[in-house]
Amino acid sequence: MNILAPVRRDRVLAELPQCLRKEAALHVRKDFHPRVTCACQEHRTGTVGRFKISKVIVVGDLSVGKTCLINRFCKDTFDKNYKATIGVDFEMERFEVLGVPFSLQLWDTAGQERFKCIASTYYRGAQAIIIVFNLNDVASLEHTKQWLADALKENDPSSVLLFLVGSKKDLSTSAQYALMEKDAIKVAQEIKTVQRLCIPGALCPPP
Ligand SMILES: Nc1nc2c(ncn2[C@@H]2O[C@H](COP(=O)(O)OP(=O)(O)OP(=O)(O)O)[C@@H](O)[C@H]2O)c(=O)[nH]1
Repeated sequence: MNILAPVRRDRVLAELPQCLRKEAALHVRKDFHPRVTCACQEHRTGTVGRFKISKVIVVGDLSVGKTCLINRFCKDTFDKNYKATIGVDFEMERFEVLGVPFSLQLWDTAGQERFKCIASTYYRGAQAIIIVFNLNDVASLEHTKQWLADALKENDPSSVLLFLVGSKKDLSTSAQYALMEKDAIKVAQEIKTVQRLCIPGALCPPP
């Protein structure tokens, strides 16, 4: 017998959550795609691709806060002690979207160079890529382009959803934050352009 706990209240979605800042958002859709709405209403979600389960990969430099981000989202916890992710880690989060059960697979990948090889074998088949950088470390923002290029080698750039996320805002002053945000918006715009062109290698040409 398979007894699952009820889906958490904040995981029941009847509408798309709105972005915090439009100019910083890579995706500004206001509502579900009409095909999704229609398929949910008619209980035929098998016809809208892999609607019942989606894979998200979280990539970025070491210690930028990928694990903390996932733990906050899934368990609402925060650990100030750093434990490097070895290879990959995995969380599953259950939702209900327009009345239909939906699961999000969250893949937490290692930022350390020596584990990159293992982690990258889990990049394939993602519906969303979250690239994380540290708001207090400009190099980590610069490196997001390489992380994205690597993740896009294993995925279809024309259909995967991309999110650029800055972490550790609590450690920056408002002046530092304002500067970093400007740079991050530029990178986000660059990412958008590259995705529109659908050229996986365009962000980081080979050396
Ligand atoms: N102050 C503060 N510390 C944070 C924040 N996010 C993460 N940290 C700290 O930064 C360190 C690294 O966080 P992790 O989430 O383990 O980083 P990671 O990107 O998963 O690291 P790797 O597994 O090595 O790739 C830990 O000591 C965290 O407590 C944040 O928003 N604010």
